[in-house]
Amino acid sequence: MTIKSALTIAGTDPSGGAGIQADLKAFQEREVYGMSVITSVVAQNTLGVQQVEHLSIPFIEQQFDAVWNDIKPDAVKTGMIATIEMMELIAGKLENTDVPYVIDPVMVAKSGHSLMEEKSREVIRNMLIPLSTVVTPNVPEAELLVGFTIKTLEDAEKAAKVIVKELGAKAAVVKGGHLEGEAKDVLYDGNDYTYLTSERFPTHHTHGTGCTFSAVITAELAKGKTIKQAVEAGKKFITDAIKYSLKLGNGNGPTNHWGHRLQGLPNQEGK
Ligand SMILES: Nc1ncnc2c1ncn2[C@@H]1O[C@H](COP(=O)(O)OP(=O)(O)OP(=O)(O)O)[C@@H](O)[C@H]1O
Ligand SMILES: Cc1ncc(CO)c(N)n1
Repeated sequence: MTIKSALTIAGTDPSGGAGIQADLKAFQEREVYGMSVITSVVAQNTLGVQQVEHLSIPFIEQQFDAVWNDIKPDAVKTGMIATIEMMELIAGKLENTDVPYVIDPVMVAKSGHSLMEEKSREVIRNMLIPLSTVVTPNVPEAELLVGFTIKTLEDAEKAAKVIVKELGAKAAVVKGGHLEGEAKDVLYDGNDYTYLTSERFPTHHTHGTGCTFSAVITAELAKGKTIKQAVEAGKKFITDAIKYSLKLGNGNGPTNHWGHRLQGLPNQEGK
């Protein structure tokens, strides 16, 4: 069996539910060898973000080169990239590669703490999205990327299309976690829409859902799956991870990365 590898470039979550830690756990569950480049170290937990420290640009570059020049990944994702300088560095590193690239355009944590400088939005739009295979914004992130309000499924479809046709991504999934009703995500791949729907679980233990979803997509692309197959696998995985989410900590608990192994057991609704 050929070993496939995936790289996450992101911030950390010492409580293990989001960021680099969530990504590595997801890669492992999908049987892809996981690697990481840390952009910012974040003091956070299920209650929120307490403090952020950015690593220097030369040190982020050293980490990137250490991985890339030794074990070149089969797919890469970026999560929290807080500053313009970090984005410019990453764009420069990825612009001449053909490695599938997933962008989770992390802007604000669930707790409301900003994880990206506001002035960086322009740079993610202009420099990173044109390089990407898939972009996975939630509704507030998609609104900031496209500049209009998203309230309905039609708005989400329009936003996904703008991210592809105008901003230059190969595909975009606008996640419906923040909308009402079923948890319905919309994938646009330049030709067709695909809808990914699950029931909405009545839980507040959803810390790190976006990170885990995009990490699974990255792992599947590393294995050579199509964009549609990868996004469908991501949806299936995150649905089980939320269904069996973990009542850990004093705030919004993390998703359960082994949820897919608990099929058929009662979930933890109503916690
Ligand atoms: N309560 C829920 N029940 C079922 N699926 C959900 C629920 N909340 C979110 N999802 C799904 O989880 C995935 C991640 O979406 P979400 O909008 O929560 O991401 P996010 O806001 O980027 O997450 P985070 O910023 O915490 O990492 C999507 O597929 C979404 O439909
Ligand atoms: C490091 C990091 N990335 C992303 C998120 C979004 O959930 C978070 N809370 N922390």
